[in-house]
Amino acid sequence: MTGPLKVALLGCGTVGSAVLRLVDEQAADLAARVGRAVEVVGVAVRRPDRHPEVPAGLLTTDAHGLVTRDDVDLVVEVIGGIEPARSLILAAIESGKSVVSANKALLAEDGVALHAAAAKAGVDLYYEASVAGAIPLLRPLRESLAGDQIRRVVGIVNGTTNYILSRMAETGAGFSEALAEATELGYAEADPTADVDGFDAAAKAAILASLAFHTAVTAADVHREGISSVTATDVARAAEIGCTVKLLAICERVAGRPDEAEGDTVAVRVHPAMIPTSHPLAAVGGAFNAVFVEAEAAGQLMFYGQGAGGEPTASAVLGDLVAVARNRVAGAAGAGPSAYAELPARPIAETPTRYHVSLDVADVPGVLATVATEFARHEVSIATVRQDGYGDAATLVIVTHSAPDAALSATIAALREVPAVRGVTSVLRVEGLS
Ligand SMILES: NC(=O)c1ccc[n+]([C@@H]2O[C@H](COP(=O)([O-])OP(=O)(O)OC[C@H]3O[C@@H](n4cnc5c(N)ncnc54)[C@H](O)[C@@H]3O)[C@@H](O)[C@H]2O)c1
Ligand SMILES: N[C@@H](CCO)C(=O)O
Ligand code: NA
Repeated sequence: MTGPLKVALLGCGTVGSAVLRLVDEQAADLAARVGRAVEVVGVAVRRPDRHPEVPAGLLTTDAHGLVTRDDVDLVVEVIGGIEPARSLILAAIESGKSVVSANKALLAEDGVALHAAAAKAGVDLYYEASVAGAIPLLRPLRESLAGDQIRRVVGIVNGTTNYILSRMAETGAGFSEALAEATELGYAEADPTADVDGFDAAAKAAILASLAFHTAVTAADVHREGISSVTATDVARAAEIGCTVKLLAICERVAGRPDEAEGDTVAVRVHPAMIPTSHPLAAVGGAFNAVFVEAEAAGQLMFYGQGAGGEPTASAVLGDLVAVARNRVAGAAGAGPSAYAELPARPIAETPTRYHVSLDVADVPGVLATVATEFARHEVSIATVRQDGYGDAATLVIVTHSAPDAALSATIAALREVPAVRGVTSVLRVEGLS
């Protein structure tokens, strides 16, 4: 065995501090698995006085100087955000270092340029921790399923929102109340925008879709809706039809119609949806993540586990670190992801979805026919209708068949104008119903 492979660690927060500790604790095993020792030789932080746990000789505020040091072989970026992470990763790649990152925001925004830089420099860029934390998901998509055709990837990829929705279902609480509890318990960050408004899940969806469909998909291609408008009524209505509400990331390959020139497209969306309680994703509670993959030959696969937290995320970072270190020992970089398919992004308006709609209506003759006419006028087929009458009012609960999302939203807008419809009390998309 020759000398150790030298690692620069960028950022020493929740994930970085766990990486540093695990590399130290598992030094002997890592050396045996890689074929050379792996040693952290520098840790870039903003405030060295805040890191008494890190040997002082390792700390530096000069991240750029650290990643371009001649003796550094591998760089782990766990700072997060776009800049300076992007410039640091590019500087590392251009000076011949392989990079491991947990940064979903950056990979979803600029993955193409980063991969191109890595390919040009002949180095690795791995980022298993960026999606669904500890759960092995990107490597299975990139390697194990490389011979199959993936049709669909559907998952719960944000723990914070899953915790909030789980609490709403368990306690009947509204969104604000459940968010306050999640913040108090440390699940939600002080600024929960990235989680609650779906930005975090959309970045992860873009990364998953890129790998699943061999196509460059960025966060801007993802239709994104968060959970702040999910109400206690939505959650109660879901329960009444045997469903639960989850924030889903859905990546689909939509077949082009044979009668049209259009070929296959990729539809990627993040939004709350009702799913049947019998669906495997319905059982994913609290801050856990789970992802369903449907492939032509493999059929259905499910990946489940801890999608966040220092140690679980560090496990994925260390897995990547071992992979890039092994490649370094072998003197070769691994193959990067391919984007040869170049499938166009399908707008949400043209993506087939199904809706659940609850309406308060006047219980007068003909109201059901009037409501049904609006669906028919927009070419939306109704799957089920339930009417509960009380006094001169009634509730209509409608679940549609699948139709272009624009037709469904136009139907809802039209229903709001129907005099007999006193209120549209709940509208959510539905997934996973047979
Ligand atoms: N925490 C999780 O559960 C989790 C899960 C999956 C992925 N991630 C990703 O891992 C990355 C890190 O997340 P985290 O939770 O550890 O964040 P964190 O905020 O706890 O840590 C980031 C650290 O980077 C430091 N930093 C910021 N700018 C810096 C700079 N210019 N130079 C050096 N250090 C700098 C900060 O001071 C902080 O200590 C992010 O990309 C995040 O999306 C986190
Ligand atoms: N904020 C993210 C962390 C993991 O990426 C979540 O709640 O899932
Ligand atoms: Na992962």
